[in-house]
Amino acid sequence: MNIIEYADRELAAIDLANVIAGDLESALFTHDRASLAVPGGTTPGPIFDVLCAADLDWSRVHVFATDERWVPQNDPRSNAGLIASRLLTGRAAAATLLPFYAPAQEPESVLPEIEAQLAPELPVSVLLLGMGVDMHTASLFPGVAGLAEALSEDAPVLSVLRPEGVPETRVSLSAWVLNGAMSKHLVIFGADKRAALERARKLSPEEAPVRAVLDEMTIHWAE
Ligand SMILES: O=C1O[C@H](COP(=O)(O)O)[C@@H](O)[C@H](O)[C@H]1O
Repeated sequence: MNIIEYADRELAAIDLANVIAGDLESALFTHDRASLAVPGGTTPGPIFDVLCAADLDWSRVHVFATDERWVPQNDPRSNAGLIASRLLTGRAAAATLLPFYAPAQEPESVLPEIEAQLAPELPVSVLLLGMGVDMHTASLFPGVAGLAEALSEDAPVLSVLRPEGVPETRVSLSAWVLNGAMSKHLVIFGADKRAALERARKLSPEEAPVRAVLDEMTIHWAE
């Protein structure tokens, strides 16, 4: 596990956006198109603000969330909504967004269709993950029902999880999909997340799901 420490969050966002742009450029050099999976939540917005201006052939980039809250894209909690407004703008407006949400009460009925759209995008060319202080990554939450399957090699591409105390059903790329990415980055800001990551390294993936995806991961951290 390679940890890069930045002087502050602004520098981290600039640097990390440049690293991701470089990884995408390399992927596009050898392939017709590249896939980029990015987190939602509060952390990635400033990274998206820089990345969207990268001078890339964005028309060959397909973007999707690492995980989604089961809400329509115009809901403020939608990860796809965040990606559409903060990343697919400027030069990156030419990229294609593959949303996980479809209008259905619960995801199970439409999941096969969404997975079929994702299949040609795998392995993920460039992965950016976030992490919560509870050591969840994507929507793989500690102790959630269905976690063991989502962590297993036999899991479907997308796992459905219903964490307690979280307002909506989650859909998440399963651990093997995250792990199989060609280039893997995890961004964490704050001393509490850094301590949580150190704790996670000594725990099992069931206790600390982020532990399941740390192989060949570059961690980007700022206070
Ligand atoms: O629920 C989620 O949380 C994590 C971490 O979010 P943050 O607000 O602490 O940055 C995020 O990586 C994930 O994609 C999101 O759905």
